Amino acid sequence: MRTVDLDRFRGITIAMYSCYDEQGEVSTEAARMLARHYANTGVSGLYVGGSSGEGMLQSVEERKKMLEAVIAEVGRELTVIAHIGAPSTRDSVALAKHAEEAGAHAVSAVPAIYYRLPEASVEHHWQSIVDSTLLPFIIYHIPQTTGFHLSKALLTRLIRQDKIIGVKISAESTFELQQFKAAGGDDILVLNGPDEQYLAGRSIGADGGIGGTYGVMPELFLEIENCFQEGKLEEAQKWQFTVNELIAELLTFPSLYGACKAVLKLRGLDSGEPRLPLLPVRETDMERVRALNDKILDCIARAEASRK
Ligand SMILES: CC(=O)N[C@@H]([C@@H](O)[C@H](O)[C@H](O)CO)[C@@H](O)CC(=O)C(=O)O
Repeated sequence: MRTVDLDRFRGITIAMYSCYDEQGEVSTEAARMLARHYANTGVSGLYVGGSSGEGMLQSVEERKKMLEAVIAEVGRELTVIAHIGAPSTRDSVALAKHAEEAGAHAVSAVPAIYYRLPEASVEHHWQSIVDSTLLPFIIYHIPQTTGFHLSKALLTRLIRQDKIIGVKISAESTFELQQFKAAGGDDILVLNGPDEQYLAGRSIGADGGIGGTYGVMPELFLEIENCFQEGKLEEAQKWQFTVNELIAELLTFPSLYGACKAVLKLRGLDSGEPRLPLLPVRETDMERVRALNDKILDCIARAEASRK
């Protein structure tokens, strides 16, 4: 039995985009504004500094600044998970300690990236992070970007520790998700990563989800979750299909985060452009972004109307 309350990590957690000013510097004002907007949508939490949050493209100081702004704005209302994974164990540990001081509710990390590491290195890396704070730790499994494949044996070993409460699985195999859940049962959290498979993930054992496209349509993911909880599986599937059409369109732009940020900007939520090498939306694509934003807003309005 865990001493950590797992319930606060269930539900819909937005993998939040980082916020920059016109010069491309981290903007704490914009970060607070966006975090406030999300707090008003009814989501459970925010995942700061992950893939959507461009943590890997920022300095340690910038990552600290972004996290502090989010916690200052919504740390009492939402669950804030700090992604503190960095290429080196040293930076990851420094960020984890900072996250604890800043008031994050948990830390999470990918394996150390760039070098092709044996399992023993990754285990040591994660263990060093876990030992550096009292915070719960969520493994971030995203083999398509890190090249590291988390084995069931390593997961099983790690989750024996009280502080290691679960895994965020961005791998696309729902079988793997189910196998991880089977390894840990009710005692761990398995959080769905691929937004296109939110319902599939939930149906096969995920306890909730953390996703990047939630940031432009949290209301639709909340609707899928509500329908799922109410046992209205056909409705849930209908909303998942709707969401998937929107994701498919978002993925046609030079960068997903550039497209998401451009959509938010049209709604008055300016978080700046993504950091290079992630490309912003081209001027010539803005007409398509406007049409897509209208479509998303229309779907959100329909989802809200269906609740009345
Ligand atoms: C590979 C990848 O980036 N996956 C994303 C998804 O949210 C993804 O953007 C979405 O499913 C669209 O493909 C998340 O799992 C990543 C995430 O939560 C994060 O930003 O840390």
